[in-house]
Amino acid sequence: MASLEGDRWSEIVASGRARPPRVGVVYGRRLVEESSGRANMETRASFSGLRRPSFVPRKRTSWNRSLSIRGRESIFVAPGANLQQKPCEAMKRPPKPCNRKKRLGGPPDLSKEKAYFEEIDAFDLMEESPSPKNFASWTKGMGQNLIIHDLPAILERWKISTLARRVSSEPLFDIVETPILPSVLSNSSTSNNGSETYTAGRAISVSYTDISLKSIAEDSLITSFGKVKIKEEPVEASIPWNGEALTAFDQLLMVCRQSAPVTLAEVFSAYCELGSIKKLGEGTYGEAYRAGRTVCKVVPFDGDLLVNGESQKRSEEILEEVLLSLTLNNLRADRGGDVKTNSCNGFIETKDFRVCQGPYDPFLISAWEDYDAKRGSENDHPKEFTREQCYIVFVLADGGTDLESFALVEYNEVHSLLVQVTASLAVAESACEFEHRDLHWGNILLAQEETPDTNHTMSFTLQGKRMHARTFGLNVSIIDFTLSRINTGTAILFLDLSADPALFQGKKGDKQAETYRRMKQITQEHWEGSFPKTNVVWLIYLVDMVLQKLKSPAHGNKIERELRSLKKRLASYESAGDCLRDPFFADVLLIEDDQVPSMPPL
Ligand SMILES: Nc1ncnc2c1ncn2[C@@H]1O[C@H](COP(=O)(O)OP(=O)(O)OP(=O)(O)O)[C@@H](O)[C@H]1O
Repeated sequence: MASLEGDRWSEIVASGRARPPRVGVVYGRRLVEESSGRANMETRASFSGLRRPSFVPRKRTSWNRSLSIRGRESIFVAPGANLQQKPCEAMKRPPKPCNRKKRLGGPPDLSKEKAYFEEIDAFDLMEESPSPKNFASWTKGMGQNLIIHDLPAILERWKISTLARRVSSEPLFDIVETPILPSVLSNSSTSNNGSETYTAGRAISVSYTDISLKSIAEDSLITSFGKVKIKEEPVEASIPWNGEALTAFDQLLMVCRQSAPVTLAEVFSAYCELGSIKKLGEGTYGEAYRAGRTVCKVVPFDGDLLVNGESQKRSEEILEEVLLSLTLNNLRADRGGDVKTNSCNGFIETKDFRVCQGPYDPFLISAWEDYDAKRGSENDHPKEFTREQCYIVFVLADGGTDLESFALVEYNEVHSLLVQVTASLAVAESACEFEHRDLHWGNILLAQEETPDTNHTMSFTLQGKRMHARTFGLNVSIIDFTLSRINTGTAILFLDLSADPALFQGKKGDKQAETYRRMKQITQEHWEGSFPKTNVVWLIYLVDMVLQKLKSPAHGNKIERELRSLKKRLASYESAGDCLRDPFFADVLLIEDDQVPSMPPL
């Protein structure tokens, strides 16, 4: 690998390939007063976590709110297909329910799987988790520990339960042929000819045949890869639910290694003194609090109370968000012992999840009110929550400040931001067909290292190639996967954005609104499909936002020109992976094998 010491970069700079750093004015964060004017709809909407235009004067109005209510969707997948085949070439929309054929036969026999998971869970509980009665004392020490979730087992359990539930409630269900992705499922990896074709990974002794859900009508099969695999003969519909499979709520508890919900105070006290909690930000559904070195995002679910004017998410949706976060976690270089084909640390690390129940804790209420007084919250006061209310707490790494509020100081930081976001998307795209689909500037967090070192890099592996991106001391994390699409290897998780036309009705000319519309054009509303170009349009949006932030003569026309020409070139790329090969990134990227500071040409 080429040395990353200062002299190496100096060489690059001296060779004229790198632009000398320019220092411009510091763009200050928006003042509190600017955002607190409740009458100013636009300002309010953009400052406090909602990054979407607001059309309703009184309350936070998120374009994705109703989408989440309608629920994240999933299509199950089977191992063995070709990962690299261009998706969606022959893709059809999922057949309407009325076209589906009826099932024959009895209810699914899940006894084998139940026994299997009982065994796993008994082992997990024995090995990793003391009795929930001692939860508080147990969690005290958890703050610094890395909790490894058995993602393949969790996904398998979820698949079985979800299929079983669907069998009981729907005339038919869909299974999609697609690959198990070895770089995502850490214990797997068979790839022939380098990166082209993947086959099934970790052997869990469960298959479609095993679970007796082998009855898919030919015309009900859909695939994002244009490959349809016919599975057995149709079976009879309307079999009553026999209670064999776990509910989403039970599965959530299992993922959290809990036998029952705990209180919010119990979770927070594992990470900090309760009096030190500070609210950091808010979204349509979540309130983010700093707890020691972590950030805890609290999302109420399953309750009847409207929160911020909206229905609460259901367990099923929360469970799928958890699965999505775990899949992205698995991209982290430090997860699983194996060398990964694709890895990066650019997505926020989800350290843990906890299911809670009860009224909002007084310490959280106090932190919430503090934030409201200083910055003006758009969300409902949490005092309304009753003792029955459930919450999921996402325990996250602290990613820093969102891009909208962050003061970009110099051109190096712009370079660093763009290369890190592009690289992370390229890795996730390659590993699990990930598309963020909502990468507005509230969902990109930046943290400045305390002692910034110009030689610091962010390392990642893309299709087996180890690379390093210069960070200039700025660490970038991508958050909020509510609208994201991912192939976990077991299922494709996506949100049917066509269910919310309002998302595409934002103000003409507004960059964010235009980006949703661009996605709609790209996908032709086949939201289940893989369209890496959606990542490209968010990168173009990001360049626009950076240009907006840099709007000052002090930054000079040259930088603006470079960014504008980057933007033009980006428009011709099909994926974040393509974008990463743009010459704009050559100065800040190093590939280990090639010993040269640039990517191979397109
Ligand atoms: N890990 C983190 N580190 C630092 N701040 C965070 C973190 N996670 C969330 N935040 C803050 O909380 C805000 C809301 O978080 P997030 O966007 O995840 O919530 P949400 O309810 O999913 O939002 P949305 O309305 O977009 O669905 C962010 O804009 C950010 O300011």
